[in-house]
Amino acid sequence: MSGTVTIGILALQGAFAEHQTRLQNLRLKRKITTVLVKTPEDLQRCDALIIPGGESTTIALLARLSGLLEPLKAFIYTKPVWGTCAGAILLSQSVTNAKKDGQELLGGVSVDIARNGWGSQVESFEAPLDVNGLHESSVPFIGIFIRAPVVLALAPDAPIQVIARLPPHLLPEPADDENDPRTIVALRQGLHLLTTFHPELTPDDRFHDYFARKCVFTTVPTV
Ligand SMILES: NC(=O)CC[C@H](N)C(=O)O
Repeated sequence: MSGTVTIGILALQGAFAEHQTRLQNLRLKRKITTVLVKTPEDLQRCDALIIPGGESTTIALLARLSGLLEPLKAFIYTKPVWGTCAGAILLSQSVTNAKKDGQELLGGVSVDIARNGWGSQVESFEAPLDVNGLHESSVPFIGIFIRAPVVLALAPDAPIQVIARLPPHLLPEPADDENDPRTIVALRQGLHLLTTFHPELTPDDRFHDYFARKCVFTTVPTV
């Protein structure tokens, strides 16, 4: 179909089916085709990609075994990619709290992120978020955080736009400073979007629409 973009969802492990459902709901208003990506050939068909939540070390291992690791790194270099939760870890430049055997990253976003940054006492929670740039932005988006990572630091001078934060009193070690990087739960850098929570688990398509509008349709030529 003319003007249609193909958004892939990395489908090795984790919540990929839920992302596909959200994107399929958007098809009435946006010209989107979805592909579940399991091989380098699947990836080649994509104009943009979502890396879902799940378990970041498992996803990286399966990506290596299926020959996707290097193609993914090359893809991220030039195309829009959105990482949610484990996907956000994989998109980060560096990770604190990696598993003992290390953590393979894809990079693309200039942040240091802590795996399981909420610790054991608050592993999962929900919080209403004000998201800059979302449609109907007066209606909070419910963020579902499941063993979520925490952004620890942004690289100085990286062109990062913060689009949602938690209030500092909700942090694992509560802070007063509302600019504390650990409050950041959604950000954009160039073509990339990173969310530490799971927008695909909420019956609200606005975050998927945001990715389509801000990262995909603005950058992918649709002829
Ligand atoms: N919900 C998630 O994606 C959790 C991420 C997981 N804690 C990891 O390290 O990969």
